[in-house]
Amino acid sequence: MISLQQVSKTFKDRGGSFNAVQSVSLEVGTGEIHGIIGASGAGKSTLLRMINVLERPDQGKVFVGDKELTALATRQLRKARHSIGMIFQQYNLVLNRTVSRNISMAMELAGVPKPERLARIDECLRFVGLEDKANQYPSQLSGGQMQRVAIARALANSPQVLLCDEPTSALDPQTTADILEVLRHVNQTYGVTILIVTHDMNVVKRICSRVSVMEQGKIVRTAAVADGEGLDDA
Ligand SMILES: Nc1ncnc2c1ncn2[C@@H]1O[C@H](COP(=O)(O)OP(=O)(O)OP(=O)(O)O)[C@@H](O)[C@H]1O
Repeated sequence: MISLQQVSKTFKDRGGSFNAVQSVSLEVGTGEIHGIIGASGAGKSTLLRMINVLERPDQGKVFVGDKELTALATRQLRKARHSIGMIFQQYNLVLNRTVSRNISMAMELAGVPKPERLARIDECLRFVGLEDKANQYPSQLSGGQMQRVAIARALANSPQVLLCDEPTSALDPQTTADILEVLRHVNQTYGVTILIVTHDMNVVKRICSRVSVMEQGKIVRTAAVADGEGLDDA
C-alpha cells in the first residue's frame, strides 16, 4: 500500500545543512498497522510527512496504492491526498469552528455535496463515540475527545491510509489506551492502513503489527512486533 524508495530530505539554513532522512526505503502492506519509533530528532515526523508529500523528498520515490505521489502535479497530488488521512499530537482542529464544521471542512475541500457531508459527519461522529458533541467547539472538549474529532475528520473522505504523528503523546495512559482502541477499530472496520510515529514502545506493543526503528535519519531495523524482542532498547 505504501512504498518508500530511497527517500531523502535535507534541511538547509544559513548555518549549513542537516540530513533529516537519509535514503530510507520501506514497504507497508495493505491493512497493516506499522509503527515508526525512535528518539527525538531521528527524522520520524519528516519521514511521515513525506508519505503524503507535505514534505517533498529531495530524492527518492513515494508510492501510495498504485500512484507515485512524487510524480504528480500539484492538482493531482491534492486529489490523491484525499485518500490519505492524518492526525497530529496537538490535534490541529480549527478552534473557531464547531466539531461538525471541522469534520465537514475536509469534505468541502474534496467537493462532497452538502447532503452527503451531513450524513457522513453523523456517521463519523458515531464511529468515534461523539455524536452528542456535534455543535460544541474544540475548547469545550478534553484532549481525548479532540483527538477523536481529529480521527473523525481524517475518516470523512474514506481514506485508504491514516498517518498518525505522535497521536497519544499529549494524553494520559487511560486516554492513550482508548485512542489506540479507536485506531484499531478504524483498521479493522474499514481496512485502513495505519502508520504511527511514536517514541513510546508501549504504543507499538499495544497496536502495531510491525515496527521500524529510526536512528539519525535512517531505518536501522524493521521487525514484526510479535517477535520484537530486543526492541525495548530502541
Ligand atoms: N522544516 C525544517 N527546517 C529545518 N530543520 C528541520 C525541519 N523539520 C525538521 N527539521 C530537523 O530535522 C530533524 C528531524 O526532525 P523530525 O521532526 O523529523 O524528527 P522526529 O524524529 O520526528 O523528532 P521529534 O520526536 O522530536 O518530533 C530535527 O533535527 C529537526 O530539527
